[in-house]
Formats: sequence, C-alpha cells, structure tokens
Amino acid sequence: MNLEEIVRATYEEVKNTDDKGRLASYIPELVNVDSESFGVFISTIDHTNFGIGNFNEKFSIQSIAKVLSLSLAYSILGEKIWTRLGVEPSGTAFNSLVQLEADKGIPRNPFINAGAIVISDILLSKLKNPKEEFLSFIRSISNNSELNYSSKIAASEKSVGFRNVALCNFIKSFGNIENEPSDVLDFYFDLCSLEMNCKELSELFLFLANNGCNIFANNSILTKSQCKRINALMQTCGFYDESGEFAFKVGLPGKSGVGGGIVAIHPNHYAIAVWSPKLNEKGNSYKGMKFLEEFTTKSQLSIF
Ligand SMILES: NC(=O)CC[C@H](N)C(=O)O
Repeated sequence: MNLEEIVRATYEEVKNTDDKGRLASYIPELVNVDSESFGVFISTIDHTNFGIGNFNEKFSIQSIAKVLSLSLAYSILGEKIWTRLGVEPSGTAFNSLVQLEADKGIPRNPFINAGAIVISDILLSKLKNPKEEFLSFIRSISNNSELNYSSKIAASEKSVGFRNVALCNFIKSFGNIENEPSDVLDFYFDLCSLEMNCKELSELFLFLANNGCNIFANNSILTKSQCKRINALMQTCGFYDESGEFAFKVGLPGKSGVGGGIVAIHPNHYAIAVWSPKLNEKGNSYKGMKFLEEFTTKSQLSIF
C-alpha cells in the first residue's frame, strides 16, 4: 500500500471506533464545534500531499502553537533560552502548578503552560510588535497568508483563564517573568487561539521534518541542531503526562492541543495533522491518538 492508501484505510477503520473522549469545556468557546469532526492531512518532504475527512475545516490549535512560539524564541535567543526553562518531561498535567515552587519558577519544559508562558514573556521582551511579528513568522514558514488568530477564542479563554493567571504571577514572583503578567497572558491567549485546518497545520510543521528548513522558500528557520532539539522535546514532552504513552504507541515527535488537534513529524519524511475534538482524560484527542497509533503500525513509519 502507498501512503495515501494507508491513510485512507486507517481513517476508515478509526472513524467507526467508539469515541470515548469528551470535548474540552473549560474554555467555553471550544464547545462550539461538531464533536464528530475527524480530519487528517499528510505532507511529505517530496511533495506527496493527501487529506481525508474534515481536513479542510479550521479548528483551534491551542497548545500546538507552543512549538511555534518556542521555534521563534529559540531562533532569536539561541542556547541562552535554557536558562529560563528546562527540557525535562514534567509527568504532570499541562496546567499543573505543583513543581514550580520547588523548581523556583523555572518551568520543566516549554510545552506545559508554565513553560509556554515564559516563552511568551521572552517574545514580548524581544519583539516590538509580538502579535503581528509572530503571525508573520508562521505565515512565512508555510507561505500561507490565511493563518490568523481568533479573537473570540482568545477572549473566551481569557474570561476563564484563572489558572494561567496564577501560573504567570507565581513565576513572576521568582523573577522569571519580565513583563506585566496581563500583557504576557494576553499574548499567550492569542497564540493559543490560532486557527487552521489539518492541511495548513501539516504544511506549517513540515520545516521540523526538514531539518529546520522552510520547504516553501528554501530558507533556514532553525539550525539543524535546534530542529533536532525541538523534535526531541516534542517526543518527550509533547503530550504532557501521556508523552511516554504516545512514544510507546505512535513513535513520533508530536504535539497536541485541547482543540483536538495533533501534529506529528517523521524527520526527513513527513508531517501529519489529525483533528478530532473529543479528548481523553489527559487532554489529548482520543481518535487522533488512535489514528496515529494505527497509522505508524500499518505504515511501519515510526522513528523507532
Ligand atoms: N493543552 C492545551 O491545549 C492547553 C492550552 C490552553 N490555551 C490553556 O492554556 O489551558
């Protein structure tokens, strides 16, 4: 079977499995989706592209944006960035506060909320117009001027974002936030509100499958070493306290979001995006995880 046939067969199989997940409801606006949506898109380095199901519908990428904000901050700051946060899996939920006190305000990694809030603070300090410049950055990576934030989703999250407010203030009390917490959080909520479809998401992440090089414009976004490290972080921390399970079952670096999206990378080969909004108890797409597990099993295309 070729790649397209494997994606199609896996999709048909997983589509009919009983979805035990539930919609994320802690952000009110996220409930306004068709919970049965299910889409997949794969983009390869050698320009094979294929989508199935609701791959053309935009959804909220939420925490998947943390990989993109890290990429921009890392490209600006280089290795100095690791004085502000760590590179170890936390083994805790994405929004957990528990380790921060013992760790003196240094988040374990950039993909838990605490770490992504520190990355937002870094971008706020380094960029003149962070919101616009970040958008230009992701638009240029995928040569797609359609990408945008959703002010509705950002406002919805802000109205209930008490835990993130707590995280940001707590980190600031240790001196690891330079800017006003409300500014940092507004930017963080904007990042999480980015909307795109599976096709756009897989194209956007293709640079991480291509050694940090933009496949559309052939320019370098990250060095090879930085790209390797971001993929390593996705592998070890991309699914919070389910990262081990994702490595075990799927075997690819990847990142999930509470909007039900998952993107995964096979270095030097492909990026694949899956969207199905109902989440398992760890906050990762139930069917998305199932699809990728079946896909790498059938295709034997995992990194292990
Ligand atoms: N895991 C996620 O996608 C969480 C992102 C969400 N914006 C939050 O901060 O809670």
